[in-house]
Amino acid sequence: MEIISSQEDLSKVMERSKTDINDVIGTVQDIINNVKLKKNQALKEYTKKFDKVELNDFKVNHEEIKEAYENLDEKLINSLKLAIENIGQFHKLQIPKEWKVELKNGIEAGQIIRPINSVGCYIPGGRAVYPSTIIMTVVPAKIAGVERIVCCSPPQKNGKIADAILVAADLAGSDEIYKIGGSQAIAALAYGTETIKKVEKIVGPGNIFVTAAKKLVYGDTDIDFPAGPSEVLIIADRTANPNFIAHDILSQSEHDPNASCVLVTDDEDIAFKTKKEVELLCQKAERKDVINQSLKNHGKIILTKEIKESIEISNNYAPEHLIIITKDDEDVLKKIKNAGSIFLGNYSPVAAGDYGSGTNHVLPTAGGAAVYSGLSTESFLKKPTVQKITKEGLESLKDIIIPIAEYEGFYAHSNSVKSRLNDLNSNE
Ligand SMILES: NC(=O)c1ccc[n+]([C@@H]2O[C@H](COP(=O)([O-])OP(=O)(O)OC[C@H]3O[C@@H](n4cnc5c(N)ncnc54)[C@H](O)[C@@H]3O)[C@@H](O)[C@H]2O)c1
Ligand SMILES: N[C@H](CO)Cc1c[nH]c[nH+]1
Ligand SMILES: [Zn+2]
Repeated sequence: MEIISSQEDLSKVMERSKTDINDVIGTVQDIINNVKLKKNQALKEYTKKFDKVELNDFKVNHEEIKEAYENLDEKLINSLKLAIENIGQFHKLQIPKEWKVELKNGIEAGQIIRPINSVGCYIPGGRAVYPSTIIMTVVPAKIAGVERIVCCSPPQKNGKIADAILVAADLAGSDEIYKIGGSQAIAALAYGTETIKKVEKIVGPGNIFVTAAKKLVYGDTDIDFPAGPSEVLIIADRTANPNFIAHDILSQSEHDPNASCVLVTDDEDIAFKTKKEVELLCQKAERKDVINQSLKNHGKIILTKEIKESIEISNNYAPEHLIIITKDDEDVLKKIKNAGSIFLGNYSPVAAGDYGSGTNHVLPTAGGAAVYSGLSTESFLKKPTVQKITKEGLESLKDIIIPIAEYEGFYAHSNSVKSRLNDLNSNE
């Protein structure tokens, strides 16, 4: 990892993988157009091309789910159950309240909560399998009360979806699972095919092809937000442990060659020690190729003059995951404006949020944290407003509604009030 001073041009660091999406947008649009046109036939062709398997039937059946349970280690099933429990506990607390108040005499207003009817959860499956992502998407959808929860994930070389994904989907309460990945899965969920009925909203993470596809179908269907290649930014001072930081850097870089990992520190010693630790860990890492590519392209250590500057850089970067390891992490937290999910202190690795402390791991990337929050129970809910007004209440509103409506030239609006107050002829 290169160490650069905060005085240098940081635009390349800020950019991370954004440009890569633009590189694939043409290819992805072609895939979407083809799926719209040729439906299942296009899915078959792309599955053969990208996942290297020939499938005639994309839907996972009960027999396959039963087999997955039989194949899976009891210990792993138990871990999935524990994760579902913690994630369920956290996400139940995110259910917004229904409420109503009397705003003025005779004017009662409030909000009610209703679930989205159908959602598609994209579960990545290219470079790794993600049973954890099934839990992160299906559990909040279920808690929100979504009626039809559809999951799509790329098939493995044997034409199946990994056992742990099927078991996690079943335990979490998914209704349908399809063996389709990449942009073609997003297109199928957005526009429907002979086999898959279209959904109202698509959520879940994926590589640049998946993220580009979600951006392109947005408008025809709703999406959560761009949740692309993983990122971590660490704000550290001299109290941080360079070995822990290095492990966190590797843990996000191992997802994807496009993953981005940035350490921002005001301590030169921490910068050099972390660089060394990363180099040592890389040598014996399992997913060496991916990690090396990711760190070469998007791995940086930025040396700042003071913590204030580290915070400013982090706020501009708006990372997916932010780790704060400083003498007073709560004080730094107060100054954080943009981050998907925040981890405080030496003992809060991103892996805790990735798998089962309770928070969601589907988070905005590429600067999206400046405007989006991560996936939550609210992502699957709508909040219609409701009002009930008495004749007296309406009387008290007439001096607001009538003049403004008539200024806008909307006399039917104005008359809808006047007629109720037996005032229709007053201006005529
Ligand atoms: N931000 C988040 O919340 C979050 C959470 C988990 C994972 N992730 C990210 O999800 C991603 C998972 O990526 P992955 O690749 O392992 O799985 P994936 O399922 O996202 O992508 C695999 C699919 O990509 C398509 N594809 C591959 N090469 C292609 C090409 N040349 N042209 C068109 N399509 C192509 C194929 O259809 C393949 O099935 C990683 O980037 C990881 O960092 C993000
Ligand atoms: N770190 C990923 C989000 O960027 C989530 C994940 C799933 N499995 C492991 N990690
Ligand atoms: Zn991760």
